[in-house]
Amino acid sequence: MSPTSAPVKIAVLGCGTVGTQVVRLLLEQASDLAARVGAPVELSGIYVRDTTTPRDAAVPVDALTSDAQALVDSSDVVVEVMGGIEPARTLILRALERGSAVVTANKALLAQGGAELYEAADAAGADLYYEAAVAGAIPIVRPVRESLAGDRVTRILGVVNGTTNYVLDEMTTKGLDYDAVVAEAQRLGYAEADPTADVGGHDAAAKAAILASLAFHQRVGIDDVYCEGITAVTADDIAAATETGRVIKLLAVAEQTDAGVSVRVHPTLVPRDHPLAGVRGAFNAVFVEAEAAGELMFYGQGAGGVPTASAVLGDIVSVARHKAGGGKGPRESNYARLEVLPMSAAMTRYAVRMSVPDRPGVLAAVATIFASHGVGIESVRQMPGKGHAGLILSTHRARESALSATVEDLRSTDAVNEVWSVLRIEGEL
Ligand SMILES: NC(=O)C1=CN([C@@H]2O[C@H](COP(=O)(O)OP(=O)(O)OC[C@H]3O[C@@H](n4cnc5c(N)ncnc54)[C@H](OP(=O)(O)O)[C@@H]3O)[C@@H](O)[C@H]2O)C=CC1
Ligand SMILES: N[C@@H](CC=O)C(=O)O
Ligand code: NA
Repeated sequence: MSPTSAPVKIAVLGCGTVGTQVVRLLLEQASDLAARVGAPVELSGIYVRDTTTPRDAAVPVDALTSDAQALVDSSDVVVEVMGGIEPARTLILRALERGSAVVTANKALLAQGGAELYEAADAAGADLYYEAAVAGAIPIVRPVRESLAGDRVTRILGVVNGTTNYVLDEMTTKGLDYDAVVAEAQRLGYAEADPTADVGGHDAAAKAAILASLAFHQRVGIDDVYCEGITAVTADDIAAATETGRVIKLLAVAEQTDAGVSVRVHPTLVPRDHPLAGVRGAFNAVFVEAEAAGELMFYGQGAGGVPTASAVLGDIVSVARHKAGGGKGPRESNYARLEVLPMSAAMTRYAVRMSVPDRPGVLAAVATIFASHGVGIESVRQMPGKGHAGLILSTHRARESALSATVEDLRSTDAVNEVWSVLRIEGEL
């Protein structure tokens, strides 16, 4: 580093679970970061709602401010770790318009209003980095955005929400109660400020939209993503999954086919011997299939303040290097014009769990309904009950619209008492 290099001034907006760790690492590693960047890296201030709230000892109280605009206007790099849409959006736009680099962990904002931010970044020639926004510490944004930019990504399949993976894992392995596990995920700093974003699937949907945009080179927003969370998953669903040699994961699936792109998030049955089934606790994993590269898998800590801060710091170093030595990160690539397909066009496999009367002919009647919609049955598992039988029918690949029509008929025939659940299956041949 040249002794005359001007410092790169870093503003941190937000000092919660992630922001606290970003500030700590920025200060603790200042000399290493300066050597890597080629200029001193200086914390110019930390914007919070309430400057009087007691903070972690690593946070310098005199750096706290409630004047966001002055802080943004006096910084070279703005790190947004507040979350929410406003005032994050306005502050990021303000920073980009004045040519500052922005690092954000805010997937909700990127998936909802990303286009406006990418355009502002391009117009100003400013960097906009967001590695922490998808799968926490796991390098996945940069690999898809840069390393795979010369390939054709066809499919991404991932566990991208740490909270729900933690909740499903604790319920499966320890039989713990749903509400208690969600509260523990909040305490551990995995959950969003409003955990309904996690359990409702919206956080994973935002990440799926970001990944699909990068992978398929076109804008995919949160409204393009079919989203089902884990709130309807019951202990019986988990027990039935175990019974059939599977586990339930909240999966994000983004696929490109000849017909267009399909992006969805839903609870999914995964065979116990599939690598995604072994993703435990708040860990995440993302499979990427690309034409030339083949299958790639990225695995690591997907949530929590310290791991997420690692991704933020990596982005800070990248953009600060450009500030110190020149250069610029990649601009948005959105030239493709593929149709975003509705969920009804998605093709996958299903497990339909139902109660049927314990009498002859019922199985044939149920099979006829599946056949009438062209949905092939791959296996049937029967669990005897009192006066009824529990059935789990696993299907071959079928179109979502055909499966929905099948379930509608199952619900109206007297050959079925009740359809308990319908779960999609991924990762089985
Ligand atoms: N937690 C995690 O594991 C991960 C989080 N993220 C993302 O990182 C971001 C931050 O998450 P996290 O640290 O968990 O959130 P927290 O709720 O723990 O922290 C938010 C911080 O931002 C400040 N803040 C929030 N709203 C405002 C506002 N309107 N005006 C001023 N300050 C505000 C808060 O101030 P005050 O302290 O005064 O209340 C607080 O310091 C989010 O976008 C989240 O999605 C990404 C990956 C993982
Ligand atoms: N709430 C999120 C945090 C990281 O993105 C999660 O649980 O994955
Ligand atoms: Na990441």
